[in-house]
Amino acid sequence: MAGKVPATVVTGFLGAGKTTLIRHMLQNAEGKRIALIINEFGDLGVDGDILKGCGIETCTEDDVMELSNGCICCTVADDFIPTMEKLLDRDTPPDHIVIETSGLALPQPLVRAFNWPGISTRVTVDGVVTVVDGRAVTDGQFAHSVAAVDAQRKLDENLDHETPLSELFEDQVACADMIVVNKADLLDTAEADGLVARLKDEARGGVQVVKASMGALPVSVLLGQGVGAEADLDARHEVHHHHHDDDHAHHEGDHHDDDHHHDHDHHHHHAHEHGHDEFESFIVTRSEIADPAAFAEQVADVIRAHGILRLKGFAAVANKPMRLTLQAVGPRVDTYFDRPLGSDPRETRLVVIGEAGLDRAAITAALVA
Ligand SMILES: Nc1nc2c(ncn2[C@@H]2O[C@H](COP(=O)(O)OP(=O)(O)OP(=O)(O)O)[C@@H](O)[C@H]2O)c(=O)[nH]1
Repeated sequence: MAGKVPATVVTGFLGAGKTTLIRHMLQNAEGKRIALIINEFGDLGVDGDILKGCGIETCTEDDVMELSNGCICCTVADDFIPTMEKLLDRDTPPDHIVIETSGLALPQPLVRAFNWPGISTRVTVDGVVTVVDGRAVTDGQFAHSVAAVDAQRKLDENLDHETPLSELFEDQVACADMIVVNKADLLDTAEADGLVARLKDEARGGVQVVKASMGALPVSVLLGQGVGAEADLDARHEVHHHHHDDDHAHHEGDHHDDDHHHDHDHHHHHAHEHGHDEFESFIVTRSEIADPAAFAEQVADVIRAHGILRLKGFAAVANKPMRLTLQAVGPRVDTYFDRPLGSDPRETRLVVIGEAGLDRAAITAALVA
């Protein structure tokens, strides 16, 4: 994957909190240059305006690109690929690309588009993040305003209007590498934990499910999953069959011309900012390790036992002059030797990131063992 620009796909129903999450991410980008592509479908460019007008210094208008309209699979060649190429051809290409999908466009066709010649050697899908309205899903509704979602669906004649929302939801869950149970502030602990457990069960193995309020997640948790989802589409099955056939491939999208509005409250972004109190990180230092493979297994066990989201750092390996880099996303642990240790101390330093309440003592003990 070296050399490819990573792209994160953010999906989720209308009102789940995608825009809120992305806004928070741009405001807390930790120095990463993030470009944003928005595929607003049947929407009037509201999200784009919100994000362009966000006043975030690191995010200029140029960093926000909108796909004209219509469904990704219809417009891939005319719109999505050229937009991506424009971003990649810049003198200083972005460190990371984030794509906000319209709530009803399934993520699978977008992920598939990354296999197109022209971009497949230059970008990769770092991960698919599915944002879920925790309150609505707990209430069995999938979206806070089912009427608004239905109205959005009707704006697009290409969409089949019959598929129950529950199936679209299943598709979004099936494609996810990370599921964000958003609006945790509207859930009590038992509800939140219950939904997390249920989604872990429904999702593919190894998918991370995290709680958030106002989409406040550290960039270090959201980005850098390193999945390469475009190579792994078969695992992300579409439960139902998507709306249209090939002769719609160049649909004009003229149904967007008139003044369709839907009633979700884009303009009511709350003024208060949430911090990252729900997440924590700490560093574990230990002596050199004996064997990279065995240590990777040890780390994977600790991650599983304690629900750690990310773990990364460097290790010194007995009798090796090179430094070992270790990166784990959930229990997937990657290691490689990156450079000579030189005069660095022969020790191992690991950063552990997870939801608040990690048992630091037990984790530390297990990692230094
Ligand atoms: N209480 C609460 N409200 C939230 C949270 N996250 C988002 N909201 C509100 O929910 C509404 C919808 O949020 P958006 O971020 O616009 O949702 P979206 O998924 O981008 O929706 P579309 O762009 O319309 O598809 C806004 O009014 C947000 O302020 C949350 O964690 N808790």
